[in-house]
Formats: sequence, structure tokens, C-alpha cells
Amino acid sequence: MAKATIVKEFTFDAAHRLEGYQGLCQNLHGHTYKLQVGIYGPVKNEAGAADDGMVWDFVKLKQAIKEKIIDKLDHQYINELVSFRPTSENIALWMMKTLLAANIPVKFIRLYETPTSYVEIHEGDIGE
Ligand SMILES: Nc1nc2c(c(=O)[nH]1)N=C([C@H](O)[C@H](O)COP(=O)(O)OP(=O)(O)OP(=O)(O)O)CN2
Ligand SMILES: [Zn+2]
Repeated sequence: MAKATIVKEFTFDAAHRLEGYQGLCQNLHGHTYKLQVGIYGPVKNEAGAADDGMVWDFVKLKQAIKEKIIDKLDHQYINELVSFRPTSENIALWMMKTLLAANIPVKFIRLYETPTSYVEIHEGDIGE
């Protein structure tokens, strides 16, 4: 069966600070984060089915990411929500773990902290 990766993009606004950072990022500041989530799987081939020709319905994917990630982080102070240092890398790893735990077959997460800085995490990159 043919396979494909589909990608859905989101933005959210959040504040953070990097404790112990030698520079401006130790201060409270905000970002408009851009998140891209890639889902990999078979392209369903079932004539008449609602999801015929799809890997996952973009609408269902949007609802799932919104519930699990965006609604939790949008307009929040990330330091108060998590126990890790909220770098882009750690935030993206948390996103990957959260989505895999919800049985969403994420292939990759790309998280832009600024228009010129992003991190990419692939399935399998999560350590213990
Ligand atoms: N590897 C990482 N390095 C840095 C992180 C991070 O999460 N991972 N985060 C920061 C700061 O939070 C900072 O907000 C980002 O810095 P920077 O990309 O330099 O932001 P600018 O707005 O200055 O971006 P420009 O496009 O270069 O103007 C620091 N480092
Ligand atoms: Zn920052």
C-alpha cells in the first residue's frame, strides 16, 4: 500500500525564560511559535470510505493537536507548566512524547521559536 507524510501547521504565542542562560534569554520574553507536525502512514484505499485517499483527516489531526498541545501552551508562561528547561528542543520532545502517548503516529515535529530558529525531532529521537 502506498504511504505518505502529511503535515499540519499551527502557531501559538507563549512566554518563557531560560534560567541560567548567559544572555537576554534568561529574561522573561515571548515568542510566536510555529509548529509543524508530520504524520506518516498508508494512504487508505477504500472506495466510499470517509477517509478514502487520506493518511489522516486534516480536520481530525487539527482537533487532536489543538487539544493535546495548542490549548495547553497558547498564551501561557511555559516555565510554570513544565518541569524541564523550556528550550525549543525540550518543548518539541515533550510534544512528541505527548502525541505518541495519545496514539497519534507522529513522524516528525518541527518547532520554530523565531522565524530563523527551529528544532526538528523525529520519531525515535526520544531517549529515556
Ligand atoms: N539551542 C537553543 N538555543 C537557544 C534557545 C533554544 O531553545 N535552543 N533559545 C534561546 C532563546 O529563547 C531566544 O529567544 C532565541 O534566540 P534567537 O534565535 O537568537 O532569537 P532572535 O529573536 O534574536 O532571532 P533572530 O532571527 O536571530 O533575530 C536562545 N538560544
Ligand atoms: Zn526564547
